[in-house]
Amino acid sequence: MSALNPENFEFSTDAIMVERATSELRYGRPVLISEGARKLAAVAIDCVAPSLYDQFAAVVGDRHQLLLTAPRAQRLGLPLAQDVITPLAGVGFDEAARLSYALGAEAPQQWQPADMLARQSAELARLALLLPAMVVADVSAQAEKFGGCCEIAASRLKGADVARQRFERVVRTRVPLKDLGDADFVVFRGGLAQKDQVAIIVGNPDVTATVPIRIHSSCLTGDLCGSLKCDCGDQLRNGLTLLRQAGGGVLLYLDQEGRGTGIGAKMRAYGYQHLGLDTIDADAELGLSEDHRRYEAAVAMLRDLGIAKVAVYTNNPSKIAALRAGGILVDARAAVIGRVTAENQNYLRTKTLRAGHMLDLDKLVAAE
Ligand SMILES: Nc1nc2c(ncn2[C@@H]2O[C@H](COP(=O)(O)OP(=O)(O)OP(=O)(O)O)[C@@H](O)[C@H]2O)c(=O)[nH]1
Ligand SMILES: [Zn+2]
Repeated sequence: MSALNPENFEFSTDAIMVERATSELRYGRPVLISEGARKLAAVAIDCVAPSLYDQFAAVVGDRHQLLLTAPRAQRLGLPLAQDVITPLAGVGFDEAARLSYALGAEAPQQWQPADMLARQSAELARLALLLPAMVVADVSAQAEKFGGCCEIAASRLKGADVARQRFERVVRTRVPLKDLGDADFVVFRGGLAQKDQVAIIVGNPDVTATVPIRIHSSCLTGDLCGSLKCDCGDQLRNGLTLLRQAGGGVLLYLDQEGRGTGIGAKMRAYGYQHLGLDTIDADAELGLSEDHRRYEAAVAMLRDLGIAKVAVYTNNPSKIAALRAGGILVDARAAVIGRVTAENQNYLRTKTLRAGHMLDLDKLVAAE
């Protein structure tokens, strides 16, 4: 944040511009990304209305193109492991959407590596929790036609780092929990395209010593509805119990549905998993990498609570690495497990084999 200016409000910092641009994309409106005199108009296929897609194509004289990320390009069988763009002249909305994320779509005939501005448009979509498939057009010579649109210089996208780390405590209130006794719910607000997030303090941990913690990513299907497709609900409840048994600790409940891709993308991915893809390939089909989660919120919440040293309940090494990168001392790690079911066994196996989770699945299966 810039220093406070007594004369004027300052509402055009890099971080604020990124917040605006992501918000516009989520409303399905075009955003201009610029570099020098060059301007690229971009709209996310995930939420643009078909009528606006048609209007966009007409305004740019059918010179619109589709940005597909490297994972999507690979799933389509293109021989390039990088983001690509393909022309959309004469391609209607449904066909463009199909090319963007449908299973079994045919690879485009013409494509080329995407340039920096087009790649940045996908980054904006990811920040906005949208599928990173973007309809883009170079509008440097006709920017006046996009006069009312939000414009952001590509160099200002670095403001995302600041926006992601801005968290403020809203309130701390006691909630009695079944079998666990009283817990304090501490609500934090901030981040980029995120809901309020909560630190749940079980018991009375000594924050000056090593504090037992669990970092839990939200899973509406598992945490709330008892879905059998994952182990999240069990891990949430077992995690709270472990914290209680450890004499008190903190569970950070993070707004990271679908490994940070949002519930929409996760449900699309579930659809592909029903057709036989594993969790990582299903996400790649949607143009997504295997894990989009970030942990600035976790670090900010711990700092606010005065916690510098932790023992973490997790099987996921990237959570430990993220805490350490954020300056939190990780003293110890312990497993937190859920039930293995017929429905979640493949998911757990994929997490172990392809995402490096520290699970001894065969032992867990044998124990069931
Ligand atoms: N994209 C996607 N996300 C999923 C799927 N199944 C579960 N998730 C998400 O995966 C995340 C799991 O979160 P956690 O249980 O905190 O994390 P973890 O990576 O399993 O690590 P630990 O539980 O700490 O060992 C949540 O964000 C879920 O919403 C899936 O099939 N696809
Ligand atoms: Zn889950």
